[in-house]
Amino acid sequence: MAIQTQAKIPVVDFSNEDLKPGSSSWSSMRRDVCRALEEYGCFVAELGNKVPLEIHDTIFGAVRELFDFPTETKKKLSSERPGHGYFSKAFYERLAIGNGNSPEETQKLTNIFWPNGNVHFRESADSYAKLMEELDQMVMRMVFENYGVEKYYDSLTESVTRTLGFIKYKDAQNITSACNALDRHTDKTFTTILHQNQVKGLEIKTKDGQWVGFDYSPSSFILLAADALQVWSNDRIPSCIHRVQISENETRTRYSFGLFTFYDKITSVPEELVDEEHPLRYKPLNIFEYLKANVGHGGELSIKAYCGI
Ligand SMILES: O=C(O)CCC(=O)C(=O)O
Ligand SMILES: [Fe+2]
Repeated sequence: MAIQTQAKIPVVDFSNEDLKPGSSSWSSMRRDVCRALEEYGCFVAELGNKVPLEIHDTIFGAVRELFDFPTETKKKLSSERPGHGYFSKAFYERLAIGNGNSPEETQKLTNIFWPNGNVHFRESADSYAKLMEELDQMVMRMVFENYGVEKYYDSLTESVTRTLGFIKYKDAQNITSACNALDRHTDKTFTTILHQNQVKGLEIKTKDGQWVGFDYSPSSFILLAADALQVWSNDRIPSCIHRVQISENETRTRYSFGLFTFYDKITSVPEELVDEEHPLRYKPLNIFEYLKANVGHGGELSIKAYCGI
């Protein structure tokens, strides 16, 4: 009988300060990143000293304070855009702002909660948004180079918008058995980068159907390929299926935050990525129309059903 071994999400070390396109370490990382994305739709990026422990502690302290405000205050963060603003579900609460990598927007968010300012929150949110943005840019450059279409990289990065989102999972004391705090889904973005406090819960579904977790460090991030990247890559990179399961034995509260990247223009498969082995699998995608269409389907409309050929 074949023994199924537990799959492990690949970890890629991004701590090297001198990582530059064209260097030999860049090419070997590009290989590791693209292999991981093709196989798992995700990987863990270890940033090492690029993330000082103090800023990790500062942001999670401030995020805790943020969610401790009364619901009326949190509701002041409203937004027309699906998935933005504040909302509360059975097992989690979420706050998200568009253009979250812009210091003006984090300043506006800070002012809603702390009219006299909160430099810890604002500065640490800005530092994280910048770190995650740089990581996303490096990874996308690697992906575009890997498929020989780096000439399209600049026009992609010029037309992205990034949402900064914070999540608090409801206290585990109120949970009687291990629960699906966030149901299985794929993200309706191009890529998502997430960072958590030390409380486990995020699980990834592998191609052979196993659900796997992974170890976090204060300087690790997980990068997930999402629906628009699956379309762009013509199915070479699968959109990562993931969920959050909180154990009934967990006594700590789980917080996470992330940078959610959307390509503003129409995503279509580059002609170089269509060949006999990979016939065209998607019609051009407007991600914002897809988001709107999903609202009517309770978030269950898959990218294949929406624009697959
Ligand atoms: O909290 C997490 O680790 C996952 C969050 C997530 O999947 C999402 O916001 O789409
Ligand atoms: Fe997600």
